[in-house]
Amino acid sequence: MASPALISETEQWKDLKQHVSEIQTTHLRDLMNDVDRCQAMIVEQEGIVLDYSRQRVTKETMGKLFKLAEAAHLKEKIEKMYGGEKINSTENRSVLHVALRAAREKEIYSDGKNVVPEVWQVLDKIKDFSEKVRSGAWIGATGKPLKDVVSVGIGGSFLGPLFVHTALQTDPVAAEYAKGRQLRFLANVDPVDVARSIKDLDPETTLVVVVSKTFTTAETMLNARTLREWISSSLGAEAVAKHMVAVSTNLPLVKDFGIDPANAFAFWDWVGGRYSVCSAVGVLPLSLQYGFSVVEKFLEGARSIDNHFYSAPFESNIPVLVGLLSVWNVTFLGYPARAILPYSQALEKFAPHIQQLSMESNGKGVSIDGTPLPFEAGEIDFGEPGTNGQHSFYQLIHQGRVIPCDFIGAVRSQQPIYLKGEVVSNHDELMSNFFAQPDALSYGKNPDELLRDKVPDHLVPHKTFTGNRPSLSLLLPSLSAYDVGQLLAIYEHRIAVQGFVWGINSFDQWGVELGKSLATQVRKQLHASRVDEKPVQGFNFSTTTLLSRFLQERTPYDGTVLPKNVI
Ligand SMILES: O=P(O)(O)OC[C@H]1O[C@H](O)[C@H](O)[C@@H](O)[C@@H]1O
Repeated sequence: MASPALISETEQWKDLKQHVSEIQTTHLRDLMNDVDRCQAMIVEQEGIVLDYSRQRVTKETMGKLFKLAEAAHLKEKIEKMYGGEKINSTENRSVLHVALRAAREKEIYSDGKNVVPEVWQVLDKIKDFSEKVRSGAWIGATGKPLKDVVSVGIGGSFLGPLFVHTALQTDPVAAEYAKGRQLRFLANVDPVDVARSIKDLDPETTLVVVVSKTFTTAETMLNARTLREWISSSLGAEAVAKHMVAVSTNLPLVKDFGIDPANAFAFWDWVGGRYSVCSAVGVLPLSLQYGFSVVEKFLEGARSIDNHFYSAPFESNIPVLVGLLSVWNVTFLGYPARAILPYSQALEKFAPHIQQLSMESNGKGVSIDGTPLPFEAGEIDFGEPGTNGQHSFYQLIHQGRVIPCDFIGAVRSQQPIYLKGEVVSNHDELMSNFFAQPDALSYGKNPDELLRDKVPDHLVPHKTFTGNRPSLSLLLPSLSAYDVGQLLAIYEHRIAVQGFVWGINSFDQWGVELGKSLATQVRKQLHASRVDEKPVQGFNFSTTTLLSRFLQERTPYDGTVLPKNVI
């Protein structure tokens, strides 16, 4: 495929650039009057409705975006990903998270080898192990069943599983399976997070799952050693075998840590950390909490979107559509941020997961072959569930900066409530806002309307809403494990689409390395100063000043200290 080094050099890109000025003359208020246009911008897939009519696009814009996708060889890039080609070129790795949720009989190859049997081998092992733990067949060192799980991991080994756990905990089916059990996460190396994660837990009835792709991440390894100490100081060193298991691609290091390799759950270097929730990273802790059958539904949901993404024409392909719209918003209209606004408390941890997925994947400054990008790629993702966000940062979204919004809602609530005599049920109250906000953003309210409403002259500028603020709405049938899997896969693929079009590598993350290596120097200094009273040296003036100030507080390193409230 002979293509220019940068997508921005193509005719299709230049055409879209020119088209921006045409869009600048439109207002969503007018675009929304065109019913034909709106009809063309509502797409349905297995009960999921995507409405992108409130994006600042015309049918013509969409045509041009599809042409851009062609120029970027989007279809071929998707096929290469599914075909196991090493599209993560800076790490020489395939990108095969779709294989993690493939049907048992499917064949997906990496390095000439069908990886699906290995995937199912691990899934079967998780099913077997989680059933043993849940049924009490696997018991702790003192003979008690393990009813609580602490999953230790950070970044991709934390955020996805946390999102799914949070989404499932109020789903009636999943909640039934989770009765009497707790799943907690320990991510931050802050000792406060250790204290919180084990508060009121008893080592006798707790299973610790250490989750780390590399098994070298400083935070995770210190937290794992801390919980190993928490277990062995109370139950003896031999208890670790019954109370600690691991998920990693680095099985030799798991063994060195002292975890029986028989209790290690593998995954592979073709799974990126932030794309790993469907591997043992998420499937093990979630199966321990909810049972494998619930988690399997989540995998099936993701698989349904994998199939849709692979085969649907771009015009009705949800991940492609939302990905192209983000490219349009970020790079052509110049909106640097995106708000993720789920109208569901169950999706409370969705935005934090998307932050890593999107910003670590697409926060890049060079193209896949290393050429500096002459345009902005990636976006700043943030969000909160509605309606909480409405009482917080929506002011800025309505009258301040323009931030394209994703409104996500569900037709059915996980936990319906209706009070006799109330105007609407509680879910309908919530969803009234889901339907109202996108129109408020797109239509706005102009001075004429305000004057008709008898708003005093001096308040008119303050009460004016310019409107013309883009959003899209994603309405899911419900938030069962299956739907949650679909939602995850829509965003995973959307982010890949953006990266494919921008021509960057969405699957490496070199930008996290520099800070880590500087922390190594600081760690050495802190040790030298605390243990050998060595002065601070080798740092710039500012860092030396702060480090010296920090070291004034004497914290002797003599003897193990664990959080007070849990010993
Ligand atoms: O799973 P681990 O190897 O412990 O990595 C945990 C996380 O840390 C790294 O620094 C990366 O930024 C993340 O992509 C990764 O998910």
